[in-house]
Amino acid sequence: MTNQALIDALRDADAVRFGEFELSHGGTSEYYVDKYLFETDPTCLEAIAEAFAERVGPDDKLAGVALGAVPLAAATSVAADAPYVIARKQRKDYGTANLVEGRLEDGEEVVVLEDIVTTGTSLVDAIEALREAGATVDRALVVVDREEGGRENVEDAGVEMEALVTASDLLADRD
Ligand SMILES: O=P(O)(O)OC[C@H]1O[C@H](OP(=O)(O)OP(=O)(O)O)[C@H](O)[C@@H]1O
Ligand SMILES: O=C(O)c1cc(=O)[nH]c(=O)[nH]1
Repeated sequence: MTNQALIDALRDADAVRFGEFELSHGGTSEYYVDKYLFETDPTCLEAIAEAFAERVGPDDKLAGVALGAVPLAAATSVAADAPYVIARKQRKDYGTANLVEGRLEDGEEVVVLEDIVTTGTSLVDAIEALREAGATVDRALVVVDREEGGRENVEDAGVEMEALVTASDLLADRD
């Protein structure tokens, strides 16, 4: 699927909303990409998984940032035949109390998958959690870069970020 086809799929899933929305790490926005609309849509899920799978190697381990990127990591895991872990936002205070769920070996190369990047805070927190759990993290793949400074924050954390779609792409030529 081309970049334009993915943009069309996100729009067809009604994932691009206009109005006034509060954002996760402060501030408001006149638009919002409802990730749960595209992550529960099989056409979008398949397109994203294929695009991510083309960008990972056979020996990469994947990580999905909870909650939104977990279905993306699961679908990409199947498409790429690569295992994945889940980076939680918070530990549970029972059971294993892990911040990173799944099998992770010390020093293992992990490619982090994220749905939306605004400030990059959620992605950077996940990168730190993965590193604390022993992973080596140099790369992140994201669906939408809202181009609000997130990329710079992720790069400051020493991680190269590749986005399938930017906000400029997504909002261009809108009806
Ligand atoms: O780049 P940032 O400023 O961190 O914002 C983007 C984050 O916000 C959204 O998650 P949300 O906080 O809504 O959490 P959820 O995945 O648990 O629903 C989105 O999925 C990113 O993880
Ligand atoms: O920054 C956010 O919280 C955010 C922006 C957006 O477009 N979509 C989303 O799910 N979260």
